[in-house]
Amino acid sequence: SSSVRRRPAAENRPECDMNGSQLTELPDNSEQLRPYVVSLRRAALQADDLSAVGTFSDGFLIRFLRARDFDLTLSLKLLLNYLHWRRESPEISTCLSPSSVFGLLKTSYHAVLPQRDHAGSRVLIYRIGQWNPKDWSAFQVFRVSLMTSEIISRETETQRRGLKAIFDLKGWSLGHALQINPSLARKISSVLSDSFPLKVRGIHLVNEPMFFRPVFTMIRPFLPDKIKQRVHMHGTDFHRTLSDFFSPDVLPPEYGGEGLGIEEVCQAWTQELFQSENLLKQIAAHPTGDISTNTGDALISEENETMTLTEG
Ligand SMILES: Cc1c(C)c2c(c(C)c1O)CC[C@@](C)(CCC[C@H](C)CCC[C@H](C)CCCC(C)C)O2
Repeated sequence: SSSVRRRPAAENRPECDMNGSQLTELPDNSEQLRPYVVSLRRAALQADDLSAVGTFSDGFLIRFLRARDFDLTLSLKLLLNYLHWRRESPEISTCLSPSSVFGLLKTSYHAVLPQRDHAGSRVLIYRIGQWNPKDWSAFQVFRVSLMTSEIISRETETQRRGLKAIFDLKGWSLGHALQINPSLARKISSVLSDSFPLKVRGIHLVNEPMFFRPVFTMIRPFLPDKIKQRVHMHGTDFHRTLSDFFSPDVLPPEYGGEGLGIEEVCQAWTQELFQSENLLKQIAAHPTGDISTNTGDALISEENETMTLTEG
């Protein structure tokens, strides 16, 4: 009989025959996703008293559903944490203009690699040594990550397969360490665990010096076990161990791969950020609504071609 409950894990889902990993493969405009979007919107409007400031667009809600495999309770929690994090971190989230950190981007501090890894994850590189802590505050540096995260979290494939980040800590100094206070460490662990709609599939530290340990000790206790297990420390002999996680065609030669050089990929991503400048400004102003301008449309959805709007 239909009253037999065969899938207790699906408790927080509307009546449906599909599980989270099947649902995530469907395109955004799919009929089967409607009930989830509707339920999450209703719950979010009820739970968030400040939500009157705007509406929750479908695209916005779907990011949270995909990030939590369509579990409504967990998706709602993530959504509320995200709104809370943004409000608590105005120094980072109110200005999302790449121009405001151009000098930092110019030093080839950061790149999103042109290729996804074998599992379809986005691969990000941060070269901390390029950050001069005398010139740039930790908030400004954090802002770079938030801009990139907002952009890539609009990609359907990234919503499904998440991201992996490589932190090159060569050049880590006391000046850097002094910028990471407990409050900032909390903000870092929050976005990594349950305050941003992106699946963190791996954190790889390379060239980390001994005195990076105290900083990681501040961040670690707030991370859930699942994320802790995904943090890998490679040290200076990283070429060999990093290749256990990434195939050579993905990584730049500086990181043991055969892809484009690090300078080149950093410049390309900086360009990408600047092309998304208008989009980023609108995200900062209306984080819960998606904007359909022509700029950056290719980034927003990889399934635009398959979208058919039926009217009347
Ligand atoms: C959504 C999202 C955001 C927003 C994000 C990261 C990831 C993986 C995300 O998914 C990683 C970087 C971070 C946390 C910004 C970090 C900014 C600080 C100032 C960098 C300082 C250097 C860190 C002490 C290096 C180690 C950090 C790892 C243990 C994560 O921003």
